[in-house]
Amino acid sequence: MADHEARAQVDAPADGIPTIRWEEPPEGPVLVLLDQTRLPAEEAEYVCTDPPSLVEAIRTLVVRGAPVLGIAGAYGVALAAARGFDVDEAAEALAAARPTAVNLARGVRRAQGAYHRALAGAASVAASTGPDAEDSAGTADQVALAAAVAALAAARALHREDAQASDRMAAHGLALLGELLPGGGHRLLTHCNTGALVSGGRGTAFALARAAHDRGQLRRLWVDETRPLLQGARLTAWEAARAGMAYTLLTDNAAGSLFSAGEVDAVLVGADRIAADGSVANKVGTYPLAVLARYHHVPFLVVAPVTTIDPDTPDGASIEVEQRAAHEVTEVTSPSAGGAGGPGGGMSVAPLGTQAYNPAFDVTPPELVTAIVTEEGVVSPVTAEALSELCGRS
Ligand SMILES: CSC[C@@H](O)[C@@H](O)C(=O)COP(=O)(O)O
Repeated sequence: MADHEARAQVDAPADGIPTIRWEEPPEGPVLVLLDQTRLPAEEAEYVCTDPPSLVEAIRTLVVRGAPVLGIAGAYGVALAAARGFDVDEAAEALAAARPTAVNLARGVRRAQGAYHRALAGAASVAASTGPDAEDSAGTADQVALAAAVAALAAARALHREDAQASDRMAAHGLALLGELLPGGGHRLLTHCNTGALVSGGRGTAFALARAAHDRGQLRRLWVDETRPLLQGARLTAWEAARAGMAYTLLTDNAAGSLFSAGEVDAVLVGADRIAADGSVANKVGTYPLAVLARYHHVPFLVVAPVTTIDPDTPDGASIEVEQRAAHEVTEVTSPSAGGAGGPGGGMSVAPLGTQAYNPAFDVTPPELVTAIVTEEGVVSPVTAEALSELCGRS
């Protein structure tokens, strides 16, 4: 694909949601993010002019969700290179900004690898021109430019591949839903946010629900609010409303009564890291849904790109689960409700000094997962052997 075609593809955001884009104004390149902390109240841009501002955006969930964290990490390396930062130092800070989503470190390493390969290649070409080179400073600039261009190309390639993976996951997932729920008219329950806000394309689990909607097969999307940061209420509901889907929001602890009323046909979730044994780390609250689904004989589907499968993490116990600040639990805050006063700027709902348990993710064991749907195909039942075979295909 020609470079201009690749650029056009990643510059046209899925469903008009401008999650992430690279821009090159005269003042220098920037990474522009849709500030997800401001949704649904306003569609505000967050402009990263340097790696530290992107690290901050990742930590504070301005940009979030596994696949787009990988894309952001890769662009972050390109930004570091283009702005003259120490690329390896920036890469370490970016990769460590959030520990659980494996895509982040993977995206960073991919662009960093491209940068170093180009650096070595350009340096050897420059050296071969010999000591007669007239302007060694100019040569160094050319080498650095070539490396920065390579890092950006790697980021754009990842961005494009992720958009394509979304469509392929949705296609595989639709076929699977057709087999599992032959009647159509699906009532699907989802957790957290897994749509165009987390991806170069239409996302993972939400993209599948969206594809079912587009074919008239979705009767209702049940949206878990996803405490404490309300990714379901703020982001998935926003995406579902934009797409004209029939959706209903519920508190996370209402899911049990919904299952017991027989109102859920399948659960669709994304993943932040899938260990080699098929254990799935995803937004906290996913594991209880898997337990409920098993008890009620409801399919529990994980939709994730192959880049989320981590062969280097052997099992669920080896997955590092990010622990977040207590104030996210002890305070409530919303971009539309405002609220101020507490240490996190929200409205306190617990006595001052209350300790909080706030893991950002939980881990669902493979035996509770009906299937993992990837762009390369479906793994069901979920076993280490089947996952390894799938990864070998990509
Ligand atoms: C395709 S998105 C999969 C996961 O990244 C998503 O479900 C999730 O848990 C996101 O968590 P977040 O803390 O909002 O980054």
